[in-house]
Amino acid sequence: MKSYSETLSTIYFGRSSADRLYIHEKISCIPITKIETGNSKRAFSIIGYSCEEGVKRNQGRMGAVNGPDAIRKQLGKLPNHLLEDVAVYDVGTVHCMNGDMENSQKDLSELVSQTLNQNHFPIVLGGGHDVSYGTFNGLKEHLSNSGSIGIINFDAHFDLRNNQPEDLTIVNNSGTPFYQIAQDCKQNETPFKYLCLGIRKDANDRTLFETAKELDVKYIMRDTFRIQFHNEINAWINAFTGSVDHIYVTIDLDGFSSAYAPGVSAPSPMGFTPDVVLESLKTIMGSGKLRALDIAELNPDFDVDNQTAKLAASLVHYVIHDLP
Ligand SMILES: N=CN[C@@H](CCC(=O)O)C(=O)O
Ligand SMILES: [Mn+2]
Ligand SMILES: [Mn+2]
Repeated sequence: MKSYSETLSTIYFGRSSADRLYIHEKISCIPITKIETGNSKRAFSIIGYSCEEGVKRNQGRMGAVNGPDAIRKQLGKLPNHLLEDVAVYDVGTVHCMNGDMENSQKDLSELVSQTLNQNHFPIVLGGGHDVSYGTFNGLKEHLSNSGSIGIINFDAHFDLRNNQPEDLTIVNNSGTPFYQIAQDCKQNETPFKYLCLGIRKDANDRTLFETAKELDVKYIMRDTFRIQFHNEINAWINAFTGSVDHIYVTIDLDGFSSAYAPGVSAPSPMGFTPDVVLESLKTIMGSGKLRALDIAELNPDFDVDNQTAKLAASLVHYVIHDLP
């Protein structure tokens, strides 16, 4: 792996206790290859994807490269309610070197797959949304054709920009990962199963809606993705999770209203709220099929009082505590 660093345990800090009351006292920073198979009932592995090249190529605002560490700093301070039979590791960060985003995605997929092979649940912290091409391929590699994978994306955007090689003006970037996955699925003759939650009409052009239709993408528009409609939303989610064998969840922080998530490249004043995301996550986790999670697009340069990093940290906290 060309661009990997171990995580320094000092990135996790906070109040100290004698009884692991805080997450920074619970997390072990150790490369995945050095972790011995323990007797934990469940293990989570945090992975950093420190890359803003996809955002740059997509004409966005720089800063996502510092996303993983900003989330780690907020996560360490949170209370730990986990029992001893749940382990939490941080297995390091993949860095994008010399703009080689494709190599970073490859390195990430390797790390995600190694993590899953150790029976750990990977939680990847981005980085631009190009992180998804790495996380998905890591899961795919690990599963090696044993069952279908459904992608659930919490996002204002489809990220289905067409990167066809004949159009050299569009290259792989933070807006193309799911189109790339769809093309791979087509080539491998596997189904492309993609559900987007929180899509904004004012953030996706007509061609993106057309691509979504062609690829049979399921989506719930932002107007409907509200807690008041939780019964309908849960029914959609259950129908989707029931149609696949494994689920990969990706959360793009720019889908949240900028009132909650100002620290992103492309903020959403009319975005969704955390309550509907938590409710949806609960339903997804209840399916028993969730295999991997990533959180994309944190840009600490535009954050206000670390609100967006804290939101991302709380999402990680929720999943590690509530995954059944
Ligand atoms: N990952 C982000 N993708 C969005 C960015 C939108 C924007 O820059 O306004 C997209 O390409 O659609
Ligand atoms: Mn987005
Ligand atoms: Mn996105």
